[in-house]
Amino acid sequence: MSKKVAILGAGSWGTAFSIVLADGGNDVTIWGRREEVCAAINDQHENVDYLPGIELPPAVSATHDHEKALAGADVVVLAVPSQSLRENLTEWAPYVGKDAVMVSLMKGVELGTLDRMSEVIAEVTGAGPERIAVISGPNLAKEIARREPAASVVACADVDVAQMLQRRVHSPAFRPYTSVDVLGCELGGAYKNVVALSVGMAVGLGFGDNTTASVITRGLAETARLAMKLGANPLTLMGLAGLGDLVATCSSPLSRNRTFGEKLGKGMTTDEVVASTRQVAEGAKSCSSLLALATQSGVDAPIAHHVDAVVAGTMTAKDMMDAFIARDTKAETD
Ligand SMILES: NC(=O)C1=CN([C@@H]2O[C@H](COP(=O)(O)OP(=O)(O)OC[C@H]3O[C@@H](n4cnc5c(N)ncnc54)[C@H](OP(=O)(O)O)[C@@H]3O)[C@@H](O)[C@H]2O)C=CC1
Ligand SMILES: O=C(CO)COP(=O)(O)O
Repeated sequence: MSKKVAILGAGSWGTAFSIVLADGGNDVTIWGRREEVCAAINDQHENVDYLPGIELPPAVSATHDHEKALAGADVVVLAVPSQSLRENLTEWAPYVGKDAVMVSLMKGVELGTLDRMSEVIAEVTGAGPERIAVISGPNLAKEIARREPAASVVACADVDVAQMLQRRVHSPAFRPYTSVDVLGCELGGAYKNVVALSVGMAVGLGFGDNTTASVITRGLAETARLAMKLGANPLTLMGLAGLGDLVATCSSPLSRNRTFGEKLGKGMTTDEVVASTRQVAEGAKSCSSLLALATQSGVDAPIAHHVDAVVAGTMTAKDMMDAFIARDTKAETD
């Protein structure tokens, strides 16, 4: 059986995940959109821009040619910013093997269509749910790249496919659990970025652990409300792709979303924060699509609503925190 995996996307997570896959015995080819990044991976075994100082295993190579990356791959891992997936995948789709399984590592919801990444993959490629999977959990790229122990969820509607992927990514430092709840995993992953933005804002404003714990907990309630309305298993939200990822992202200074929020809390504008980094903070876009999804589903989403307003520049972070406390009171479990 082929053990060739293509990873489309040479950023922090695509590159860190190549280590997991190589440690799991796969032969990995990364596609990167800049030739110099691919050359450094091939010549120096390092992604200098995104994971400096991390040596990539010999089983990892890179190319700027997507056709070459995809040739012979029975597993295709997608790791580009969510809002760019549709355009990129439209170009890549003709070269994806007809039986290849596509795995989303992305944590966002498409603006406009409000599609989750698995839905974009299905629409663009015509693949059925048995060929589309998601891997999501508390997996900050730098820690995974340093092979610090972590767990994650491999979700696919077809449990046999989830188990096949589980075997392919299980490595000494990475423990995958299977799930059939693709929707729950994707919403947990996208929503925690929005919550991390608001936690970052609280940190930037100088507030302490009571504030951040309150926002994290209410963020989980908001995530669960929407995800369950759309059909997720509530236990998914209590698991690694829900609570686990929420805690990791909201607690860690390594999180781009939390850092983005912290800068907003300190008074920078969204444009200034975007200009200050090359890396993607998915929540800054997905707050708008998740809010629209919640509104469309009749679900109350105050955190997405307020984060969206701060990111859009129509509200300050301080006004957002005041508004959280001033909202009409209610029962905790409503
Ligand atoms: N980093 C992490 O810890 C984790 C990230 N994720 C998710 O993985 C996904 C990818 O994130 P991550 O790797 O961290 O992002 P990074 O910001 O680290 O890297 C983004 C990568 O995508 C490329 N890119 C940017 N814009 C486009 C575009 N329009 N078309 C094609 N490629 C593009 C960049 O190329 P270039 O260098 O040329 O700009 C770069 O290779 C996100 O959805 C994120 O939420 C999930 C779990 C963990
Ligand atoms: O998804 C992540 C950890 O699981 C990474 O979070 P950030 O995108 O905020 O860095």
